[in-house]
Amino acid sequence: MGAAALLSIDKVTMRFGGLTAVKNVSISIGKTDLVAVIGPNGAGKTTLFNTITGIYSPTEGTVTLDGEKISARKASDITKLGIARTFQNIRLFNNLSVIDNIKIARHTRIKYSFFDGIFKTKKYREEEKLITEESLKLLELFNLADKKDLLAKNLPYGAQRKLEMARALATKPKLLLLDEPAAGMNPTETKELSELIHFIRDQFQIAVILIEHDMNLVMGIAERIYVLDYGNLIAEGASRDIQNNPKVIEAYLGADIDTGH
Ligand SMILES: Nc1ncnc2c1ncn2[C@@H]1O[C@H](COP(=O)(O)OP(=O)(O)OP(=O)(O)O)[C@@H](O)[C@H]1O
Repeated sequence: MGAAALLSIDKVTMRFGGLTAVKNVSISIGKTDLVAVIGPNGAGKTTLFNTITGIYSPTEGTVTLDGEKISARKASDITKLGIARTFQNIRLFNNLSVIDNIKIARHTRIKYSFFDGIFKTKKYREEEKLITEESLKLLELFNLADKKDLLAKNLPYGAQRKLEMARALATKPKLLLLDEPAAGMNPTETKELSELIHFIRDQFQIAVILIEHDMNLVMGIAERIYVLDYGNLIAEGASRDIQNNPKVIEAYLGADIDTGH
């Protein structure tokens, strides 16, 4: 038997009224996997992320993290259990400083009690100090430490994307979900992003799943690619196999093509 999966998506279906956005999808992710989910617009990619993170509870099927069923849990519980994400449209706390964006996320892991917080006990002060130190370290890793006191909204776009990732990591996840991290980036920024994602996986020894339309990024980075089309998982495999898979080509072109030589 292989190593136990970190995340198991088991026969997950998500329906919205008459529309089935995800159909009977099963995916297994190992502890340090770096994989991508691709597919045409409306294929169900974001919905799949939403069923993993507890925004939706799947209509059918189960999601398991480290052997624990998470598919009926609240989104905040799932964050605590170890799944963090970024969004297609950046969602930072715009009017907070860069470091406060990180510290807020880090608070999902606090150990002091409500009482300690109210009365600012020694335990509270020590942990707050630790949180500030850890948040600064995280900003250093992302080359954002010199911008720690800027308001998040005043960062350039590429730096906002990095901050969103750093903030996700501050919750100390086992699994990081990135929803279109390269959206709006130029080729140079995309190349840096690709290096950053590798670095994150290696440094933090976590699993990463990304949804991405930029095929250069996907093909260059993902060890395995899953392809959704109209909610169905139509292919999974290494980038070369996916690129040559007639079902995938058809899904993208929306028409039959001649795969002969
Ligand atoms: N809350 C919802 N209520 C009703 N329909 C929804 C809901 N969320 C998603 N859908 C529908 O489910 C389908 C899949 O949408 P989803 O956003 O998951 O696709 P996607 O692959 O992420 O697309 P894109 O690449 O454009 O972001 C679409 O037809 C969408 O309109």
